[in-house]
Amino acid sequence: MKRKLDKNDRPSSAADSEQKPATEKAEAEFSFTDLGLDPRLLQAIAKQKFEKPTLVQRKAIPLALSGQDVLCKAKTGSGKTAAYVLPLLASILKKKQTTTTASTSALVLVPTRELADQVFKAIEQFASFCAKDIQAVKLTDKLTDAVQRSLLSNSPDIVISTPARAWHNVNSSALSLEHLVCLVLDEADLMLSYGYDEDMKNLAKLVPKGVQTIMMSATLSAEVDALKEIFYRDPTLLDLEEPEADGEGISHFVVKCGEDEKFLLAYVIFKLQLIKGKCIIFVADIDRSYRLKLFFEQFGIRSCILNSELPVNSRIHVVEEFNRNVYDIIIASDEKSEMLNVDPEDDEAGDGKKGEEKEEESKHPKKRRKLAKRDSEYGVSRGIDFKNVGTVINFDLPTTASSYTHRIGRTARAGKNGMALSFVVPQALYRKHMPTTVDTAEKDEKVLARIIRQQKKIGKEVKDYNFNKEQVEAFRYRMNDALRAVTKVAVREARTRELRQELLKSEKLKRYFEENPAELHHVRHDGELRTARSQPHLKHVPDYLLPKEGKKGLTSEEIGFVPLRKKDRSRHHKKGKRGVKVGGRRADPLKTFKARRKTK
Ligand SMILES: Nc1ncnc2c1ncn2[C@@H]1O[C@H](COP(=O)(O)OP(=O)(O)OP(=O)(O)O)[C@@H](O)[C@H]1O
Repeated sequence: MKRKLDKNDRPSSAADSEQKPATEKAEAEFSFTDLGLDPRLLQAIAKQKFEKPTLVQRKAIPLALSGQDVLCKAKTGSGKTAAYVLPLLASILKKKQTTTTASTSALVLVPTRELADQVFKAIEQFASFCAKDIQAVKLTDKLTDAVQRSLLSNSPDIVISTPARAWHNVNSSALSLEHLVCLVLDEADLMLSYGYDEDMKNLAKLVPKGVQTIMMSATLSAEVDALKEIFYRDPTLLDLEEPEADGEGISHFVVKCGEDEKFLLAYVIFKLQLIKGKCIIFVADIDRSYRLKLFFEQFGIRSCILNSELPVNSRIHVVEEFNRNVYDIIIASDEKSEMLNVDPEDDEAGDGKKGEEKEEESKHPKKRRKLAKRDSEYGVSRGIDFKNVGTVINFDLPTTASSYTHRIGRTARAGKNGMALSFVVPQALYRKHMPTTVDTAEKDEKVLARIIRQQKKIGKEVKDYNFNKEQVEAFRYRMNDALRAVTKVAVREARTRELRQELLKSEKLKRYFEENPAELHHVRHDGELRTARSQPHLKHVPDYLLPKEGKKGLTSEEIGFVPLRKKDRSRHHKKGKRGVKVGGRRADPLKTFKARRKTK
């Protein structure tokens, strides 16, 4: 029977006994030890410096350990990976106490290669104190069939794969599901829209009856229901919404601006370091990402590109290096996710937007076909664990509210704070500056209305960000100089050059990934593309453009400070002051920016 649980509910029957500790212990005291996990797993958890389980871990781990089917909806960055990996490892370790026969007990299906890589690494880390007892294999790298077959020939305990790869290997008898005990569908709501319908149906036919099924998702959608049907499952629903105090988690801001003003603001924000810390900038498409990179290059601002056209090794390496703090700015285009996303929220609102969006999609069959040429297993706004991202900038607003959720979910992960800043083009300004226009902006206002509704439902306010336009204007002529240099030809050349360079790097990466990881640090992805006319003078900001306080004033704490410390509610509540900073001046850094105009 299906049961629904939320933060306060308790499950009945079987899970009851498992849940007791969670409900009896005060949240602050609850530790990983209370989950009754194997000591070797507890050691690995301690090594990762996880102090206590997150809400989703507290709720899902006991249910999974009790063998129940679980469908878990919890927000982005809330620790869903560990919530299924830990019980998975615990049950394999338990099994190993009584049997030495090798068999594949768990299949973890993920929609993208990046995610497969990430989950594999998470498993490696959690299993670091019991590595001999746990064999995990990921199938998504571009390995030959022979290599995949040999990897699978030892019947690894856990196989991580995209559905397509998994089916390919099951179909060729390289992978056997006969002894499967647990099936995990991570980012479950994406599986079908990524075009894995047939693979899923095929796999479902061969998954033995009674296999425990765990589904993880940040959003619930009709696709998740479809998956339940495909696998004949009626799991216990854990619908977890963790309340956030004002100023905690993500602070949402929008700037309403003209199309060219986006470039102006981006220049001012990054050149004057109004935003400190790491940042992901989302743009509408691949060309746009090169345009912005070349534009930044004009001012000496370094950035990396992430898109579906780049080879997978480069993509994974960019994320790894970003997480090692080698780069501060990633310009990402998430065109696939954009095309495939539909808004369950909008549908709930009954405003018919879903149909409208579908119609829009069908109007652009060419776009879909174009997409097919790129990596069909790419996705950057979904599930990727970018660490310590202070700000997500929607340079181009996504086309759905659910895309917005996933994009901004790259910040404020693991209980930290972050900021989402979105540029929104009002209808009256759409197509008013043709060189910088982008089709998706036509609907910006509509999408913003949906985002506001969506955030309101979870008690979040989307605030306006009012730049002092007059003062920002002082930078316009420099912006125009830079924009003029970034011609269509320069963008096209940059795209081709980057692809060529990354393919070469990717080969290098492939060779070194396993043998010599230290060598990889010399491979960088934020080099200058130099396809646009160079204007060295733009790299400096003349003093007369700076605010009265000078550069020191711009980079001091009250400007551009995005707090990345973890939430500490008890402290906020007791003293209040620190909490005020989060929602007040500190979290609202750009407002303090005042540029002095040229006086002569
Ligand atoms: N108990 C914990 N304490 C501290 N950090 C944690 C804990 N659990 C997970 N994390 C960290 O939180 C980050 C986000 O975790 P994870 O990627 O599992 O989130 P998610 O819910 O799967 O996100 P998404 O919906 O975007 O896929 C990771 O860097 C992870 O190491």
